Amino acid sequence: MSAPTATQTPVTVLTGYLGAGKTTLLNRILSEQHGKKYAVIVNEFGEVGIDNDLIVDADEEVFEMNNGCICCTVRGDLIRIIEGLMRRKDRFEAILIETTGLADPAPVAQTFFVDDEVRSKTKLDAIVTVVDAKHLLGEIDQAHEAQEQLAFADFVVLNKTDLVSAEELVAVEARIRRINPTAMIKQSTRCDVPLDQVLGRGGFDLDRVLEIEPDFLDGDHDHEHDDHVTSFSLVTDRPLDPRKFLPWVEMITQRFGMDMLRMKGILAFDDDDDRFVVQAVHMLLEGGHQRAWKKNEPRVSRLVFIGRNLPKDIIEDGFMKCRVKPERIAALSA
Ligand SMILES: Nc1nc2c(ncn2[C@@H]2O[C@H](COP(=O)(O)OP(=O)(O)OP(=O)(O)O)[C@@H](O)[C@H]2O)c(=O)[nH]1
Repeated sequence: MSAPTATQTPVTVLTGYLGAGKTTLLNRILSEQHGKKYAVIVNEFGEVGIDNDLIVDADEEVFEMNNGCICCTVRGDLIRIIEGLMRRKDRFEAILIETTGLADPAPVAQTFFVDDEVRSKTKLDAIVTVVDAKHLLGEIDQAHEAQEQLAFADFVVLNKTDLVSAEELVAVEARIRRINPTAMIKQSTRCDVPLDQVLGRGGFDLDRVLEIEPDFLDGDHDHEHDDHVTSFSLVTDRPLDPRKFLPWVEMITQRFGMDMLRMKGILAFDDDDDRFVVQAVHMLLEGGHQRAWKKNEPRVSRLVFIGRNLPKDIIEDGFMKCRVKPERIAALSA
């Protein structure tokens, strides 16, 4: 463990299973007045990018990596983005990487050690893993990625404590400790952790990682994904009727919630100048207006689903039925 040298830019990797609160933490970091400028790299699962739109409008530059999972494209895109960033490093002081909920953090961390150019210019500061206190115990045995994310954590944000009892919290914390005996664990609601404890920790401990994974530095890192988890997206440029959409989204969240690991979307409602955001983690659904549509922004509705055995045809059919009738659009534009 050592501090970055003057020429090395610190990098914090934010990880955690689907819907745990990574974007919530990222937004907190970007919104807080800490006087630091960050370059942000986000990677998401699914072909229609949503995360970038859920990140607060900060001055920070956000680089999206949507064409695959960060842990699989580690040799390619991530290295290229970081090398590109390093050529203009007068613009920021630190880098934040938000991985997908399905990423294994090991190959991401490995990039900062095995690529010479990246290694000389950056310094992995910490792997910060956000945990959903409500869903972790139900998921962890099936989700290999969630175990890896905890095993590699330097700092665990045990989030969503508002959704569980004190006893459940003790059980979740005990489970985390079984996987990772040394990481600092901080409980939180909406990731309200002291950011000075999360950032600039100088906490990434290569020796500890080599104990878990002795071949960590040996080139290609084998990792597995849960092949049963798939994603699909629904897109329409016809406005949605909120009186149809809202009951429908509640219905599918209840009906398919067990298998629905994550759903998120940005919607254009008929006769509404504000964007509407919906998000679900299993059966817990949240929605609300976000901000006004910008002047030349296409009013397109996008929904992304990530889950096991989700019936795309049924969901797509229901979604399309929530659109306003074409006659109504013709009447509006007449
Ligand atoms: N009740 C409750 N909800 C929370 C808390 N933190 C985040 N959420 C909600 O949980 C959902 C997921 O939060 P995100 O921050 O988007 O999670 P994420 O890990 O970035 O999600 P993915 O990138 O899709 O894996 C959102 O609807 C949040 O509003 C919390 O402490 N309590």
